[in-house]
Amino acid sequence: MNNTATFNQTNPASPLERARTLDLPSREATLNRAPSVQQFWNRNKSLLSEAWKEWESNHQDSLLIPDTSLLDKNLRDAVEQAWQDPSKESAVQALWKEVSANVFMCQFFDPERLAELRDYLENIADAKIPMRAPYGIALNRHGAMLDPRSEGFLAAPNFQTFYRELLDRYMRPIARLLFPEIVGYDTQTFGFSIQYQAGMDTSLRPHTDASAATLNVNLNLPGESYTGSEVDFYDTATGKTNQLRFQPGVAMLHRGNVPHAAHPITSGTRTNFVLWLYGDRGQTPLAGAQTTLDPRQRWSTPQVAYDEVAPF
Ligand SMILES: O=C(O)CCC(=O)C(=O)O
Ligand SMILES: [Fe+2]
Repeated sequence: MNNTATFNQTNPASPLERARTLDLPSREATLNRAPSVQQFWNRNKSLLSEAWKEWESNHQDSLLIPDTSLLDKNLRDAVEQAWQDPSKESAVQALWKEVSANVFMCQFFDPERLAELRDYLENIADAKIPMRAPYGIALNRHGAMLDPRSEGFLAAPNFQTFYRELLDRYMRPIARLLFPEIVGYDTQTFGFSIQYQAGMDTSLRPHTDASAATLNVNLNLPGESYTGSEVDFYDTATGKTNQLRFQPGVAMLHRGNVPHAAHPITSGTRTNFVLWLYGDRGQTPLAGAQTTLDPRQRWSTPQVAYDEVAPF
């Protein structure tokens, strides 16, 4: 039997193959925020989503499905208990220590599980699917956009489920507990990852975030040391600067309006997830606003549509 016709037939390239051969906008065009850059990501949005789906399904036997078992057990247990019975939310609050005005610190990821999450992020980079680097303050070349509202975001479906859970089940109720004034300005989400490395992206000048609250979580492995890269938080009431260091898996949750800056990293790397909450169309709380909320309202998920406003 002659099967030549079948053999000669060329298979159309799959979304993953097509995504990998896209001609990316240059770094210069990206830094200049050229309109062609935004057009590139918008034009390829569904292709990239399909590529991430294909990649995830190709690797389903070896790839981590990230979930909240990666989190510190004390935090997870307290949060799960608060969802069951919001009157027990003080156990969550007790885990967060105020380290500067409107800045709270807590063990967030289980340091023993971080290697799995970092491996997963390595696999993401190795997927060779184009992603747009965060260009908020400076282009962070090893960073990724995490929220679906962002061009060139990390659209792997299992990652997206995890990301949503971190924001809805963890960040929002905790931020409402620590900062009651953000209620009403916490329905919309944003997120990105950053990596500092000497000779690459090294520091961040003083700034505030366009968020109501920011959850900044470190992903360094135990023993993966770095020097420099302290984060300063300014206490505007006292004029004092608090210089803080991230330990593996530790989170700092702060109001977006707290000025902060990252010192230059002098050796090693520091990797973090940065997650934001803010209101519809980018609104943030007015100064002095106060809200009293029933614990049951705090431990709930807003039933609103996500808008498409991307801070950067
Ligand atoms: O260096 C850090 O961890 C802070 C990052 C930050 O403030 C930002 O990306 O807006
Ligand atoms: Fe920031």
